[in-house]
Amino acid sequence: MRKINKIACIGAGYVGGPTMAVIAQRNPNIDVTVVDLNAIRIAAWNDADLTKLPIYEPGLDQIVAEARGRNLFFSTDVESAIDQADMIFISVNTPTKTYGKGKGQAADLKFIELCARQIARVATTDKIVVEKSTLPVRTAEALKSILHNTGNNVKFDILSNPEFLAEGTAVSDLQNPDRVLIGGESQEAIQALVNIYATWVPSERIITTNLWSSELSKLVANAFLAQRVSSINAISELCEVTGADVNEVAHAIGMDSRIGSKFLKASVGFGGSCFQKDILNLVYIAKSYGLQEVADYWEQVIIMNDHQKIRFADNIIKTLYNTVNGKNIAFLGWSFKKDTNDTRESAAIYVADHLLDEQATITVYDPKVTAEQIYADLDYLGTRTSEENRKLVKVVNDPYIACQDAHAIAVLTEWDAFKTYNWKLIYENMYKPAFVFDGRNLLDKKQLNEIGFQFYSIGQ
Ligand SMILES: NC(=O)C1=CN([C@@H]2O[C@H](COP(=O)(O)OP(=O)(O)OC[C@H]3O[C@@H](n4cnc5c(N)ncnc54)[C@H](O)[C@@H]3O)[C@@H](O)[C@H]2O)C=CC1
Ligand SMILES: O=C(O)[C@H]1O[C@H](OP(=O)(O)OP(=O)(O)OC[C@H]2O[C@@H](n3ccc(=O)[nH]c3=O)[C@H](O)[C@@H]2O)[C@H](O)[C@@H](O)[C@@H]1O
Repeated sequence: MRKINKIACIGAGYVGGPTMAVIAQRNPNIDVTVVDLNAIRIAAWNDADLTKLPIYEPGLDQIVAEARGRNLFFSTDVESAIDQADMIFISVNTPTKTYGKGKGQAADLKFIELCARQIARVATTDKIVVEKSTLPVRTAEALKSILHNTGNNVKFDILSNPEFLAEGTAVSDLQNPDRVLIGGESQEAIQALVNIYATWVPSERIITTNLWSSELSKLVANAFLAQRVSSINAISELCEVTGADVNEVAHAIGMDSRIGSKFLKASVGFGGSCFQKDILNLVYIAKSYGLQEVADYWEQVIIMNDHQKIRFADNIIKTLYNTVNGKNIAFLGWSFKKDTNDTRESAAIYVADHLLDEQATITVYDPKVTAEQIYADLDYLGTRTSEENRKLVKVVNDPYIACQDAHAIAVLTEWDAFKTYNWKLIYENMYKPAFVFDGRNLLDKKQLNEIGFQFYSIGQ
């Protein structure tokens, strides 16, 4: 049996950090070193003050406190971690390509290729290389080719072990996964990884498949999840014109055990770093095999999601008497979902952009997202200059100040704390009529109507 004493993980991000923290916690006899090129990120992972960890995830600080320095290490020394490891996880980012062939759809695999070349160059002993990043189906073939053709004649076994954690619940998803998926060719390598997970995951939840099924299953899982959100969001628009209530419809259909109740919450649109990127990638793969109908089918999930974000912003404009010029809109929430500081592809960014186009001003409050990040998100769109974004968008660290003198409030993230605010006080300090556009169906419509708000929620 192949014994794993040392693990390296390349990429200390939202996946690499929490995943390796839990593997280290559950396998105290294995040394786990997480490496990254980003020295600031590594310094934050090593910060004695656990509130400074680069990623906010409930419960993560305790696990890091338990394992860090014992058998969990964070470092910028990528080469020595590779050299010493028996097993190397690749957990680097795989964003949508922004240039060249496949621009806007295909996954950009430049970071993956760099990792493979670096592993091949540095490795002097046999390694198991694990794809943890989400990758197009058949990427392992490219990895194999690079590793075997440029390596130092050592043996590389490649496994696919996609990660299914969701942000905001990463720790509980890792501690209690629905399943762990491992694809590979070498039974010995597969078993070595099974053994690591088996220290806490029941064996019936550890599935093994061939490489390609594993790689593809990850894209398909995200596509199915996002499809459910787009499906209920499509129905939300129909609800709004027919008098049906999307929450009631979701409840009614979700009681059918064949449909199930999860992932049926209508919203301003899904965000996050993966749903859009992974579906676009699936669309690109289907197209590259000439499967146009398959590509068109999945592309609709994205088209519907874009429509939902713009529809929400347009509804604000229409309701505010067809103009938001010079009006201040308070944004409650900027992250793409609650309990995370991640803002990648957050619906808030696109709603803000649309309202700014109509010359509104915006004041944002989010309990976990920094002003720097919010401006970086807007600047990245490139619609306005950095100076304009700073002039038109204010970021405050108090929700009551965010709503003061606002014409309308847009709820973009479902942070639980928003429910407990003194809404009467907020109402008193706003322009009248005071509007709330609840993009998350979070707040109590009846209560807010009684206070005097004009209240709009998705699909009601
Ligand atoms: N964010 C999430 O919730 C999930 C993400 N995934 C997948 O996991 C992968 C990683 O995602 P995140 O952790 O969110 O990305 P991230 O951007 O937070 O972290 C990736 C890290 O890799 C580092 N990196 C890139 N190239 C490197 C290199 N050559 N050497 C050393 N470090 C390098 C970057 O500096 C960055 O810190 C992606 O493929 C994503 O699709 C999968 C499941 C969940
Ligand atoms: O590959 C990934 O990155 C991950 O993508 C998602 O996780 P994540 O994006 O972190 O968060 P989700 O809980 O899936 O939410 C995604 C978006 O959909 C929205 N959503 C979700 C559920 C719902 O019913 N309605 C809805 O609008 C959320 O608010 C959020 O904006 C998947 O749930 C994970 O299994 C997967 O590992």
